[in-house]
Amino acid sequence: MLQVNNLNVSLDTLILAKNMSFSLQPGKVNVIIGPNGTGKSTLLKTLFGDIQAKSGDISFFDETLHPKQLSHWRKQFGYMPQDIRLDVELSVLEVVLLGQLDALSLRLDDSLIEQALSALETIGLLHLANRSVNKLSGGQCQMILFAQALMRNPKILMLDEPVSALDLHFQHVLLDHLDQQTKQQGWVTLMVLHDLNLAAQYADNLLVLKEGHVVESGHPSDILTPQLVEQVYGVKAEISKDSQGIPFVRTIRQGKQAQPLSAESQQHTSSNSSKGVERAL
Ligand SMILES: Nc1ncnc2c1ncn2[C@@H]1O[C@H](COP(=O)(O)OP(=O)(O)OP(=O)(O)O)[C@@H](O)[C@H]1O
Repeated sequence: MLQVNNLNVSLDTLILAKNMSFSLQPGKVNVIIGPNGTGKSTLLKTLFGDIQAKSGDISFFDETLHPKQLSHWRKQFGYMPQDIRLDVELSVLEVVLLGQLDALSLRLDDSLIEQALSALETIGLLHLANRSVNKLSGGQCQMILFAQALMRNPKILMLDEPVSALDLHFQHVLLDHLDQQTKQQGWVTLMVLHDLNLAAQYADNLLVLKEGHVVESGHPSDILTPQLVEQVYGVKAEISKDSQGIPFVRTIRQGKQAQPLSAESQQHTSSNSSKGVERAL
């Protein structure tokens, strides 16, 4: 279990975690949602050891994150950052292989190449293996970085907005594979998403972040309410359940009020139609 206790994180004058505590269980997909700039990426970087907390503890089973033992700590992680640019003269296969940087030497082990090709095949992008990454589309780069994170055989997998550049098909390829592997391999998976409906579909546990606090956490069916959406985003929403009982969030356009009818159409509706009156209301 990944355990965070009384975490305090600041960047310059910004306080991004205030005595934050939570625990993440193996075999569960944990999804962080929250407003822009609230500190979601900062939290992932802190868990990875890129940003040092002011105080608090982060531990994974019996190991505690210590700034002097970062390399051992990070070996347990697959981490897919928000930035998906791949501006290097490397092939797709080479970039995926970099996920196993520690195991690489001058002579490439066949099993590593097979593992990288298999990661690409799993996500349906084997045909790109020999392409240069700096000629890929944004969505293709994002999928390649996902394959690279899988190559690490992680115990903890963190993904920062992993579907931001993906079309509907690849959103589901990535998230279905993530969900299946998290459960099969017992990974602790933690990802940031902005799309509340994808979060509701894929999260076993939702962590709602705002102003340095986890304001709510739990299964989406239990915690996603119009009140929560308005409290966190300042947006009104209706939430229904789909045929599988998964919450479906539909936001209501702000300032979209019925326009007053012209005198001509008012006459028309009052004399001829009650439907028109309903529409005007
Ligand atoms: N290195 C830094 N130094 C100072 N401030 C930073 C640094 N990195 C990020 N910030 C600030 O910290 C705040 C939180 O940033 P972060 O990227 O963690 O937010 P986020 O919740 O992931 O946002 P988004 O949803 O927009 O990606 C922002 O106000 C950002 O400007």
